[in-house]
Amino acid sequence: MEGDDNLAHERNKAEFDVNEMKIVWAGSRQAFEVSNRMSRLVASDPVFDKSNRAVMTRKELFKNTLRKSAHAWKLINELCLSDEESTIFKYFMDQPGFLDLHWRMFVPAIKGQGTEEQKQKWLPLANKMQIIGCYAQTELGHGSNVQGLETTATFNPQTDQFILHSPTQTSSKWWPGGLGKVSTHAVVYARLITNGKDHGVHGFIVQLRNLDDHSPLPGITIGDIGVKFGNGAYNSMDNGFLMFDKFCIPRDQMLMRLSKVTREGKYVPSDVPRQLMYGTMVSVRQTIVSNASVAMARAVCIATRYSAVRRQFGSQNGGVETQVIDYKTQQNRLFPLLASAYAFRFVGEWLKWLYTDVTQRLEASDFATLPEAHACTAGLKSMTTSATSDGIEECRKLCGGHGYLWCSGLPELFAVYVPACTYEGDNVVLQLQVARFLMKTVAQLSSGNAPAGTTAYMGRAKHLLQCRSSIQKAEDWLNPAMVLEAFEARALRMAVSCANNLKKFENQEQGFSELLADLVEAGIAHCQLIVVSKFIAKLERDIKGKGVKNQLKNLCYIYALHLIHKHLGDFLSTNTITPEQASLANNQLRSLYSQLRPNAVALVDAFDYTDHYLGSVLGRYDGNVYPKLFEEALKDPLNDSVVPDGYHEYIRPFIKQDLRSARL
Ligand SMILES: CCCCCCCCCCCCCCCCCC(=O)SCCNC(=O)CCNC(=O)[C@H](O)C(C)(C)COP(=O)(O)OP(=O)(O)OC[C@H]1O[C@@H](n2cnc3c(N)ncnc32)[C@H](O)[C@@H]1OP(=O)(O)O
Ligand SMILES: Cc1cc2nc3c(=O)[nH]c(=O)nc-3n(C[C@H](O)[C@H](O)[C@H](O)COP(=O)(O)OP(=O)(O)OC[C@H]3O[C@@H](n4cnc5c(N)ncnc54)[C@H](O)[C@@H]3O)c2cc1C
Repeated sequence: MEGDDNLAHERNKAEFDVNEMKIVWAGSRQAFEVSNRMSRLVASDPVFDKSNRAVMTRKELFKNTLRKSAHAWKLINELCLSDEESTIFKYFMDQPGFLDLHWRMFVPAIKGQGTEEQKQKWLPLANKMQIIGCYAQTELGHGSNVQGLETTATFNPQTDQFILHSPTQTSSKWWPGGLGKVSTHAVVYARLITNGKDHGVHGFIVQLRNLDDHSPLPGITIGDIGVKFGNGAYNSMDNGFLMFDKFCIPRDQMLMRLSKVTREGKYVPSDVPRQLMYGTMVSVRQTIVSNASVAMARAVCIATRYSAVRRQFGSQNGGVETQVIDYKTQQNRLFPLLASAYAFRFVGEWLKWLYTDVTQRLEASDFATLPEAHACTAGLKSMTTSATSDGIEECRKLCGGHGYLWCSGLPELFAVYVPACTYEGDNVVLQLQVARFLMKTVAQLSSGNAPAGTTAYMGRAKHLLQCRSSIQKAEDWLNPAMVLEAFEARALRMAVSCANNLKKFENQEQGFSELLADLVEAGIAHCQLIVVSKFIAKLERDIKGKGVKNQLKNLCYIYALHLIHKHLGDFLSTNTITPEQASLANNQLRSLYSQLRPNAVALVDAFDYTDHYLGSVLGRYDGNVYPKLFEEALKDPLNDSVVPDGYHEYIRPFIKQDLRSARL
């Protein structure tokens, strides 16, 4: 059977309405329509071709990224794309570059931390891209520890300016994307010093380059930090370094929505939580969760289609071999990833709602839900990006040898994606923020304050600490209340166990340090509970389309039950479930795999990815893998000549003179 026949056959087997599922995936009919239109707009434009990224030099790749960005900006203006459309358009360009940092961090930092006057001055320039900005926070010596940053901004009352200075080599800004070669401006984080007093880290708008010839302004040393992981991949981004040598900026370029410095140099601290300064990071972490679902879906789409095309073993009487997707081992590795893509999609939707809600509350000076918003964005960013990085690599292995080819799309996707575990906060550091939040919540349980939001389940501690799961047969694992209770009991018991162990230390901080590894596990258990509970909540909504809800149910329980299998140690050691109940969960999981099997290809079609966006020979919509693998191979520059460069110098001398005319 040819690849295209394989996939056509698979599509015919689907038991649900794929078009309706596309709308569920996109979030709404309107969102689907925008995403569909933008992805095709990008795919049809030759400027956005991605096929030769692996063989470009760094300079070619960088220049081509500039070209794509300029072209995208031109189209966005010519076609009068809305903010929503242009964001999605840039996403489908699939090209890391300075635009990401300008729109995702520089503009939001000014919006979130600037005064009205600052917004009026800077946003029109930034919105028209008459200035290009980046987010310069991390330094060579400090990234995770934001309070440990060393760059100083010392107020000089004589000139009404701040003097920005990098006192040590480790204080050099190091990593900001878009900084190395493109940005004209940056939001720079530095220690504010007035009247000899250090007031901690604050944000400043700083011009870096001359707007006429792009040269760095006097007092500024700037450059690119060098080649990063993977061919092509994130090397299109000019992550940069930056040093200040007593560089002066006007006082009104300190972002002063929160705290202020007066003309006399008096520091007026913020009357709202200082953590609002971290708002840009919270906003980006929230979008990273939605991006995790997209990246996971992309890898899973490639691996699923290829697994349906690829055949190995099992031929009877010279007939066709078995599609590798029919092996239970393949299903056991692939289907939980497919379920994770959907799970992250729905938790991403919910997190967007939470973020919008907290933003509205903050505007009304209600800070009550800020700790939860921080814990959820940090924890879910950490949990979903770690799972997605691992998932992309698993998808590569699921595609066997061909998955290792660049044209499978998976190596580049992995190389571009994997720093998501580090940027916007190292995943372990972020999970420890969740753990801190959980420890505080547990400590307050006895005070009578009922926990709210995602920790509301902790209010039922009495029950959850003692209950025994009532699962008796495999089908009980499809009961939402029973599944939720298992996840809640496990999460609570792990958090309470950490809290009890902490009490054994006289010094809480020392205890926290000793228990870091357990605390991270407790944070992950809490985040997994959030994802499972939001998926279950999604099922309770009105979902249209023949068979769509049924597919989502299968995916939801595959997601939950595979987590139980993967973290069985937690569930057993906390006595949440018994070994027998674990075994029933496995039986149910196998049955769900069988139910999902005929729908697998249609479920990845529902992502509505173009071949351009997938960038994968193995994941092509038509399944025409083998001829296209050949085509790709023949395009490689090494195949430009039959005899390679270097033959005469380095290969021919190996071969003995008297053998050269022989044919052995
Ligand atoms: C194939 C091609 C594909 C192409 C695709 C193209 C797409 C490409 C996509 C790429 C685009 C993405 C670009 C991303 C760029 C990355 C940019 C960065 O990394 S930028 C750099 C990112 N850098 C990082 O992320 C640095 C990570 N580090 C940090 O965020 C902080 O240092 C910290 C949180 C770890 C500690 O902070 P510290 O101040 O020491 O705090 P303490 O621990 O002492 O806790 C004190 C209190 O504060 C509370 N609180 C804390 N945070 C928040 C918050 N946000 N809010 C509210 N509250 C918060 C905390 O709960 C506690 O409360 P309580 O208990 O007192 O009640
Ligand atoms: C591709 C990419 C793009 C980036 N873009 C930007 C940008 O645009 N702007 C910007 O300002 N920054 C940017 N960064 C920097 C990024 O935000 C930091 O690298 C990140 O916050 C991690 O900090 P770090 O490098 O200091 O890691 P470190 O903190 O040095 O981490 C090293 C190790 O120590 C562990 N560790 C650290 N602290 C603790 C702790 N308290 N407890 C337990 N373990 C700990 C970590 O888990 C990790 O394993 C980017 C980074 C990358 C890779």
